[in-house]
Amino acid sequence: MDEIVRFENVGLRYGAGAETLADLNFTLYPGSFYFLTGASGAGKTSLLKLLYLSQRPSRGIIKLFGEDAVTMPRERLPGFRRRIGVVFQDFRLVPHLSAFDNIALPLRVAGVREKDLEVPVAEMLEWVGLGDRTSARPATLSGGEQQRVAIARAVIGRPEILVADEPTGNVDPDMAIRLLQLFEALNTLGTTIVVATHDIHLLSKIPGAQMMRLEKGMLADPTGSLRHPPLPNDQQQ
Ligand SMILES: Nc1ncnc2c1ncn2[C@@H]1O[C@H](COP(=O)(O)OP(=O)(O)OP(=O)(O)O)[C@@H](O)[C@H]1O
Repeated sequence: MDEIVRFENVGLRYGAGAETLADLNFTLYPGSFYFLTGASGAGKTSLLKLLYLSQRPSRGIIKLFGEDAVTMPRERLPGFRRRIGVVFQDFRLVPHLSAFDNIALPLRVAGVREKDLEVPVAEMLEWVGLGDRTSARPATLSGGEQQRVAIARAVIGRPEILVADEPTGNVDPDMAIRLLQLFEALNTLGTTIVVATHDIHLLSKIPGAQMMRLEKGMLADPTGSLRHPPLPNDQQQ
């Protein structure tokens, strides 16, 4: 497959107001790493929702894995969503499940046997620095710890696309880099990564990444094409 996502003239309008997203035209390629940047309110979360199929556009065409995601029958959506890992801005952990069970969820849904999930889940807990919080429920974890559980849950099933909305917003700079390294490792295994972030400093940490910048609901590059991020020196201001 030479493309994994294609948006053609996509617009999104909530209710009767002006369009929140307008004239989006872009293609994402398998195995690439993308940052989505833009000021608060520019429409990053809205664009990600279109990508992980929790929101339908008001106009345009969205192709995902080579198929038309807009006209797809509803009963096929869950199968498609399973191919996409999502780190939500508000985490959305299951409150009555432990950190371990939250992370194990995608594997259990995929039918992985109990004896086969212990090791990968424990390894993932270690990787995100929560090896000693295995049994903790979300309410007893800090915001940053919950964020790390949410990331571990999104990546453990090795999704074909990983969509992450401000995934480092609640962690310190060292942990932010560590989490980006986790995304990079997943990317090396072939997952297409889309990370929405305000944090311009993160962009230089993944030299091969490409950048999409939203301005008031439109991709800032007039051609709508993806651009490489500026060189690290340009980001110092
Ligand atoms: N469900 C909704 N109903 C109506 N308006 C919405 C809805 N969701 C988002 N909006 C509006 O759409 C615009 C873009 O919001 P969005 O959350 O996509 O921006 P963002 O770039 O992700 O912002 P932030 O960085 O603050 O998360 C905002 O003006 C917001 O108020």
